[in-house]
Order: sequence, then C-alpha cells, then structure tokens
Amino acid sequence: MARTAPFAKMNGIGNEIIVADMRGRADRVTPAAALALNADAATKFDQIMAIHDARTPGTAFFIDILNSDGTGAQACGNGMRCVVQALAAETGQKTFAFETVAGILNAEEHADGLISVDMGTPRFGWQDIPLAEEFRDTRMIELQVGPIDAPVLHSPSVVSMGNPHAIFWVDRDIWSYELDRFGPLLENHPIFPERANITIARVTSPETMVIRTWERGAGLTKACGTAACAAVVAAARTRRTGRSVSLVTPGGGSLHVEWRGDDHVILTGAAEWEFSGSFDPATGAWARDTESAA
Ligand SMILES: N[C@H](CCC[C@H](N)C(=O)O)C(=O)O
Repeated sequence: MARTAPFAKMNGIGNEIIVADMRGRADRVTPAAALALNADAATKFDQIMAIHDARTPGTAFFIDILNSDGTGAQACGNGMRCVVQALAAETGQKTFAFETVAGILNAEEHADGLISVDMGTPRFGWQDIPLAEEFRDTRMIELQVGPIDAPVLHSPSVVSMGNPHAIFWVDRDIWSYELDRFGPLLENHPIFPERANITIARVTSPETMVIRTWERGAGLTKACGTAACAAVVAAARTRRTGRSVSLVTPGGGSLHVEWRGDDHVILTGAAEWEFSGSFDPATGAWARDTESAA
C-alpha cells in the first residue's frame, strides 16, 4: 500500500470536490483511486483536485484535476475555490498562484470568505475547443438533439475555458429538459473529439442567468464553475447579457462571473469544508480523521 495522503471532502456551491494533499511526493492520484472513491457514497465526488509541489517558478502549487470517471480535466473553477479555502485555512495566506495543465491561475480569498479565481482567457477557435470540423463562427454551431424538424436543443455556442464547453440557450424552465438523457449523447457527440461539458442556460436579465450542466466525465452536477464562465462569455458574445453576470446553479448556489476588459474571466463564489481524512492515492482506500479527543 502506498503512503496515505491527507484529503478534505469539500464542495463549491454543491459541486462535490475532494482536495487531495499530494505535496512532497512524486506519485499521482490514479484513475483507479478516483473510481473507488466515487463508488463510496461518503466520498462520491465530481472532481479531485490534487495539490502537488510547484513545477514552475512563480507558482505555489501544481494542481492535477481528475473527473469522477477517472479521466483528467484541464480546468475546474469550483474545485479551485475549494483548494484556495483549504490552503488559506492552513497557511493564513489569501492570494495564490497555481499551475494546471491549462496554464497559470491566480486566486484570492476575500475578507467575507468568498473566493475569486482568475480562470484565464476564453478561446473561440474551432481547433481550440476542439471541434472535429471547421466552424468559422463558434457563437452558434449546427448541432441539435430531438426530432429533426422540432429539435429539443439546438445551435449551441461553443467555447474553451481550458476545457470544452457547449452552451444551449433555452427560453423555458431549465428543469423541463431531460439533460440526463441528452447530456451523454452530446458529451460524446463526434463533433467534440475531446468530448464536452454540456450546459443549458436561460438568460433572465442582462445581469442574471440560470444554468444546468452535464459535465464531461462526471455527469449531472449541482454546479460547474467553468460552465458558468463559458455561459457568461458566450452570452456576452451573442449580446444576450453584459459582461458581469450572476448565475443560479442547480444546487441553489450562486456564482458571479466577470469577463474583464483584459479578456480574463473572474469566477467568484463560496466553498465549504465537509470532513477530512486520509487515502491511498493508488487504490482509493480511505479513512475519516477521528475527531481530536475532548
Ligand atoms: N466542475 C468543474 C468543471 C470540471 C470540468 C470537467 N468535467 C471537464 O472539463 O472534464 C468546474 O467547476 O469548473
């Protein structure tokens, strides 16, 4: 058995996150460990955020991100806030520079406890998302599900926030769509060679939106931070909203996204600690920390 690593079960407004402390070691959390942790109701998660020692000068940590199906993800906005909260609680530090496979991210815990993460800049080129074929204008691409003459969902905007997103705009209640049925079909549609995160979005004012997301590699989640960023960027690009938008997510939580003038997308919201334990990064075998004796 590999040496165990500490972890914290947390959530980012309902997005189920495991923050794993892999500092000072060379191994990684394996897909097998992810599958085992996800199979246990107590540790079921959407993403594991594994904190590793920094690889690049100027950054404090490298963050490795795994989905609950064991695949890797380039970005996870809600998970980053959980990482920030865990590290801020440990160190007292309030600002951090992280590295992920998608690049360098700066983040900050505010005095009110909310956390902002600079998710970097969006990309719109069809090769960047990526799409399997050329679309010159990714504000709206040809893709639909349902009957050919009366599609249920159609013409999404597509955008990369480091990871691939498709946003379907709807006018009706977002709960009236069978995202559990259409999500898997769209996530794995041949137009998305690296699969995609699938979001239904209803704009309720130039500053507000409600969204539901079927996440690549994780399925329906209570919130998805990069999807919130992608939805706001796509809404602003198509003149549906301004560049500063509050979103309500299925868990009932709220997120704020600002697409700044310098093209960076800032995601702000809460994070919550649930419990701590230790686990074997090779197998996923785990144990809850016992409370300190009173
Ligand atoms: N929950 C995450 C998104 C994870 C993305 C992942 N599902 C993928 O791109 O494979 C978030 O808050 O941004």
